[in-house]
Amino acid sequence: MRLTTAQSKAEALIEALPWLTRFHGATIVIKYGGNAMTEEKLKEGFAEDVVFLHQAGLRPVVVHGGGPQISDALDKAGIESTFTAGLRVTTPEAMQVVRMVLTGQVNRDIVGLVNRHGPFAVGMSGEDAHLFTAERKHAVVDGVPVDIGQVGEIIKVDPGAVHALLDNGRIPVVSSVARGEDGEIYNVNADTAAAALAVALQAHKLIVLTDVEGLYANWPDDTDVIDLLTSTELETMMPTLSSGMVPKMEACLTAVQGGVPQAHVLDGRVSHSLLLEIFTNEGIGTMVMP
Ligand SMILES: Nc1ncnc2c1ncn2[C@@H]1O[C@H](COP(=O)(O)OP(=O)(O)O)[C@@H](O)[C@H]1O
Ligand SMILES: CC(=O)N[C@@H](CCC(=O)OP(=O)(O)O)C(=O)O
Repeated sequence: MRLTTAQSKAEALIEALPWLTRFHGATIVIKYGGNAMTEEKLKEGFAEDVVFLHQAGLRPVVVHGGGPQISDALDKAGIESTFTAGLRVTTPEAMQVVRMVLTGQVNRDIVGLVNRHGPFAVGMSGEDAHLFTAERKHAVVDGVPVDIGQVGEIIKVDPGAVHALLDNGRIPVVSSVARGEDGEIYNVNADTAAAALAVALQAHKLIVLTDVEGLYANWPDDTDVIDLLTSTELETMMPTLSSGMVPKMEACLTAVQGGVPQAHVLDGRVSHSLLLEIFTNEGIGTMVMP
């Protein structure tokens, strides 16, 4: 019996062999969403997976959000959270809280968890070294322009600092705050930021971790998860999507159309979902391909 257990562990390792070979040296951009950061155990598992990828010879880059954490902090500060087209309406006062939570709290938490395993993670804000340059995003709802404040649209990515960290054997952990050429700072949706970075790095994969199994075919019905779709099929489906799935699937589309061969949406509530996606033959979640 003990031998059988040991053998099945060996089989799992051997199943990973072709994927280890294929992705050796590959840059993988992982978007870690605030909704997938709920339990301590899951966050520790996420950090283990990222370190595993690094030690297995891949080049993971983490771009994180922290939407629920921002909403909690705004709530404590007595500032109401409102969203337009899935984006947080960001007043200058709210922007200070967004920056403090994303770069000062969530980023530090992830860096700390990864670095329990060694001196790997280096945290940075999208503002650092001109990584993300953004301009004010002009939202339009039902044909009417809406002021959503300091929400940024990324217009330029300078991945130099990220390349330098990767070449130095580090794991970059990036918050989705951007600088503007106008001297402002901008709140960028983390899915959008991750896609922009994946394209700039010409990553092999973009993986978006969230709190659903993947893209459901008939949401809000959650029985049918789409396992694979082409960018053309996704483009046709885009107008039918709602809420948080809109920036997420838009990010997958941007990545794939920008030269990233595969974009995935996975359930971050499943422990070690990253390893299951990358190193098993079945994979999990939804994959978008050109
Ligand atoms: N077709 C769909 N498939 C899956 N989830 C959907 C779909 N349409 C809308 N959603 C919603 O999108 C949410 C994920 O987006 P969001 O809450 O912004 O996640 P995150 O914080 O990880 O970025 C899901 O929890 C679900 O409520
Ligand atoms: C403009 C905008 O909406 N920015 C997001 C940034 C954080 C984020 O995207 O976090 P998740 O990935 O956890 O959703 C926000 O303020 O919530």
